[in-house]
Amino acid sequence: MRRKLIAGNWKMNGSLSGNQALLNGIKEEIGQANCDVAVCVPAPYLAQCRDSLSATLIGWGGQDLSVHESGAYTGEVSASMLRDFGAKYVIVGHSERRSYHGESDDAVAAKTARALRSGLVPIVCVGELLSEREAGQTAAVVGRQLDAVMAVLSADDLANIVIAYEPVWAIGTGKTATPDMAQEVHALLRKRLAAKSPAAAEKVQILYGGSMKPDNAADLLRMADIDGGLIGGAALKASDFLAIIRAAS
Ligand SMILES: O=C[C@H](O)COP(=O)(O)O
Repeated sequence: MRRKLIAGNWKMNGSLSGNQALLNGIKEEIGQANCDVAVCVPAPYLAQCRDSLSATLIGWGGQDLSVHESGAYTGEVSASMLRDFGAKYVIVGHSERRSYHGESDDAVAAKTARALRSGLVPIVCVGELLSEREAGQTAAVVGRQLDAVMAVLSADDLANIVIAYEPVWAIGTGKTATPDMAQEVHALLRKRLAAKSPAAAEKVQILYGGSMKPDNAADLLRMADIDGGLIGGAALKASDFLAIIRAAS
């Protein structure tokens, strides 16, 4: 049975003092969570997470990485820099990166491979736009996004990624995919993984992201192929994030 993972994506939110209050609130109340927990934070706050979370079971990670290892790439953050600060995870191909920064499927695939080479666990995001869902293209879109990643990974590497299904129309909108809608896509993604590697399909955690909140988390997390959540807004409030962790535990 796959262990669940609850990962917070703080996006471009936070301050040293606000983060500390949030991290303290999570640490004080988390108790014995029976699931994996992580926060993916803006790069300037990685040191704060390392200092605050090292003695806990809570992991931390970045929200993007450069496809390059080092060099004249102003503004970029490399995988090894994330590792320097103890990051375990990195989000790759979030829809906000795909839409605002023009990240292609191939770029997402290359970043995924780069993350794995550096010992990071990439949380690879896939998901359809509302117009694509309404046109009946959900399976084709997420299939295409996942295929691009699978094309550059060995079966062994594939087993070491995390996937996040995030329907773009559900992100930050308060509109959540119903558990059945999400399960349908998760099952489809797992079937696609299985075509390349049954072992990877069995192992890979497939998270749901898109307005997951304390009041809908339990229903989503009890579906067979939903192995956790990538949480945006609700990860910014300790009590909400903890409630989702409890639902996963
Ligand atoms: O990465 C997280 C997702 O974009 C979900 O964000 P949200 O929980 O605010 O809808």
